[in-house]
Amino acid sequence: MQFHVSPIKSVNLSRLPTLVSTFLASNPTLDLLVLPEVWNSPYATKAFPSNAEPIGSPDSPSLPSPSLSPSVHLLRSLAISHSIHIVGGSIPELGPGGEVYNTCVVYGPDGGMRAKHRKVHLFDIDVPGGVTFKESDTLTAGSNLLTTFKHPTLGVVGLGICYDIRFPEMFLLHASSSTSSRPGLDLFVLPGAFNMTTGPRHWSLLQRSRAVDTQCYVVSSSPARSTREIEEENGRLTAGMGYEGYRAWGHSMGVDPWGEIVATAGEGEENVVVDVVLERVEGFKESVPTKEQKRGDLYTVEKKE
Ligand SMILES: O=C(O)CCC(=O)C(=O)O
Repeated sequence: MQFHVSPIKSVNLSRLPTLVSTFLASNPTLDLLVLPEVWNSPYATKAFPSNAEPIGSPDSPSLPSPSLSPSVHLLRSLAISHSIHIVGGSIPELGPGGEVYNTCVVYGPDGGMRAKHRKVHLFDIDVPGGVTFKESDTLTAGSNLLTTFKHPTLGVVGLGICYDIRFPEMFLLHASSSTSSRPGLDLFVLPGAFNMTTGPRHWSLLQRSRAVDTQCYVVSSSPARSTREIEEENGRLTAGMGYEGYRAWGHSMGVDPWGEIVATAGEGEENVVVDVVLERVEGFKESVPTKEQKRGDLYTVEKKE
């Protein structure tokens, strides 16, 4: 899903149920719903701590109270009421020691938390004349590299968040580390919020690259780009709150293992339906068997324990 993110958290929370119902009403057979990166808060380092909420963990059945974690409860209730798996984009997460993470939480239709991925690679870049952003000013990086969840029709799904996509080793490890309890995966889901500097240059290139080098589908979801009217409104609000607005590139998309963009949004509020054909993955892996052809005698990519 691709929608505008308001600087006011309560506005985002109150809008989401209608956005989801409207989308699902016209697409009743969807298997998986994917929200954008930081959909409940402005994408601004100063805004992350004040909008952060505890999330709990997939291993613990109890959730923090709805007053502490309204976004998490909302995601869970939407998954139950629509009987669908939801990759909840990401939200600022308040950790046990007061640290803040950029975290993706996944709910199943029974209300069970299926996975939690904390963004592993923080978005710290400085492009003169372009974008400067330093997530590490207020965020802590996650340390669980390979987060997955099992979906009944899509198989094992690998998770990453935005800047994570620039690190091919993470995706190669994901794609290569199949075991009997964790079969190989065919799909990556990436909430992201690229910007007006790197978006046009790298957003689709990186997704197509990760799709080709892992031989998997890649599906992304971005916030919609602010319109002039929204920028003006946000300008008034952000001035008082002490942070600058961030313009997302948009273009949520799905890429198949051939690297073809199979569906894409533009820049505004627009949802994308991606048809994931798992047979296509197998076909590609058989036709171009690079996984078997890797020269393990010459190189490896290894995950540290
Ligand atoms: O990698 C980029 O250029 C953008 C990354 C980003 O916006 C993010 O990680 O939130």
